[in-house]
Amino acid sequence: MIKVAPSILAADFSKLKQEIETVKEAEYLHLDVMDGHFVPNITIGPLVIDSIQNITNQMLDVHLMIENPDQYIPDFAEAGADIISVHAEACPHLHRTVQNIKKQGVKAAVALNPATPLAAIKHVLTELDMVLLMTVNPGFGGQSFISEVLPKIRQLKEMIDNHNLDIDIQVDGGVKPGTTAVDVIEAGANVLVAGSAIFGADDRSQVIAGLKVKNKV
Ligand SMILES: O=C(CO)[C@H](O)[C@H](O)COP(=O)(O)O
Ligand SMILES: [Fe+2]
Repeated sequence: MIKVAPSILAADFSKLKQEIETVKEAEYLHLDVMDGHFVPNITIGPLVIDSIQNITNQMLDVHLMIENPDQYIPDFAEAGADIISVHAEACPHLHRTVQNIKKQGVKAAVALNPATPLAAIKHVLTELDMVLLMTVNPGFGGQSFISEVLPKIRQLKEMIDNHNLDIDIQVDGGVKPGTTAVDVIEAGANVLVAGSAIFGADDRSQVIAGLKVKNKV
């Protein structure tokens, strides 16, 4: 089953509650946390996520693009995160960080930048609920999909299937219905993040449904 995770990065923050209501049929809500260090942009923190947890029943999928995530994992768990993704590039002791997430009773995921090989997560794969493969360099919404990541999605799907593991493959960045969404699904992804494609459209429900369609337009 394909799951959709609208990224609120592309929403109108002056009316965030109404914006979130327009995407309530999506399985997840994707929350991009940026610190101005790991990535050049600064976005939201636990305070905003805590407010969001009061207005939706969706799974809160928190994508941490921050340095030293261990320091903040308990805060994000308390704020209502259901899934926490940390970047392998920001975690010198990745196995320990994954355990820290799980200790909070939260699903654990590791994100990889387009240039980071799957070797970076091989030693923690059996511990993970999800792997997030970035198809743009993290930091901004609305960037172009990097199609060179497609073989990495295929390779990860193969690794997961070969070991009989139950791990979601999430893809984030430049995912659009009828084009890149079809490519990532074909490669093996089953959780699709989309920001500008969803919040840039008038009919968000149509885009959410369209992201799950396996034919090109
Ligand atoms: O993590 C992210 C950026 O670092 C966002 O989730 C991503 O960019 C989604 O936006 P879009 O669908 O517009 O590319
Ligand atoms: Fe993201």
